[in-house]
Amino acid sequence: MTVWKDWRHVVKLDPDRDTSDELLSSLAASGTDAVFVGGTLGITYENVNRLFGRLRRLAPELPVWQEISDAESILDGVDGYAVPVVLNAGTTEWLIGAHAKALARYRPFVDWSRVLTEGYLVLNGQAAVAGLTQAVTDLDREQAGAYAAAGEQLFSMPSIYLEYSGTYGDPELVAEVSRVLQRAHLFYGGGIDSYEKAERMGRYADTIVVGNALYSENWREVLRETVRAVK
Ligand SMILES: CC(C)=CCC/C(C)=C/CC/C(C)=C/CC/C(C)=C/CC/C(C)=C/CC/C(C)=C/CC/C(C)=C/COP(=O)(O)OP(=O)(O)O
Ligand SMILES: O=P(O)(O)OC[C@@H](O)CO
Ligand SMILES: [Mg+2]
Repeated sequence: MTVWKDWRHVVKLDPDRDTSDELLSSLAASGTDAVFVGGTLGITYENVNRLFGRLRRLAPELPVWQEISDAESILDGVDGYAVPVVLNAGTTEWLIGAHAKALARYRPFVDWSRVLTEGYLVLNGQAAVAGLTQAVTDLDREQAGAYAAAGEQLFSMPSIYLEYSGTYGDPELVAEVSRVLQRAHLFYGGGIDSYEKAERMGRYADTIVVGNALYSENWREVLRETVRAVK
């Protein structure tokens, strides 16, 4: 199932944060292509399940994918699973360790047609995900391109995710990675809160991901303008 190839705009909701009913029901008609449910810290089966149930009730047509960050929180019934593999992690745990442990338990039950592997490049050293994974974040454009090529060509990953969570990234680095990739789908996430930022990153990335700005007061404008910029 490669529906994700057509996604231009994805919303990432954190089950560990308060999300209003109004935001969830606005997503349905917003033009966004899908919701990722996920975050780095404070993710539990209970909070994922609660958010997923509310999304099904308030935005029933919208695809909901779980971005797995903790094997204990894996939920049945979502439309798909995005599995991050942190290419620039400082420890093998987030490159293969956590994945092998999870597969020792879940392998017989996995429907692989609903799984998307994401080759993550964590690029904001201040983000929780950088701390957790001890990522080597100070990569220049060429180094980022080399990691992306390794993910695509050596590891045959179908997608690369440039993760600047919490800050707006370097458009030239995103452009360079986009040039390097031959077939892998490119996700960009980090600091998108306006038409201009969405439009710029959307020139190079196949899909832009909007997260934190949806928890701000002007989330209505953020949603409308970031969708408009890439659609
Ligand atoms: C029902 C059933 C049997 C389903 C099968 C499910 C399935 C596909 C199983 C496969 C098994 C498998 C391989 C599971 C993966 C297990 C796992 C825990 C892998 C590790 C993933 C990983 C590298 C996690 C590290 C953290 C990370 C990269 C999180 C991604 C999301 C992210 C970066 C969010 C941003 O977080 P945020 O909180 O917003 O960050 P800031 O606060 O800093 O902004
Ligand atoms: O929260 P922001 O900074 O929008 O980043 C989106 C997403 O890439 C986070 O995983
Ligand atoms: Mg977040």
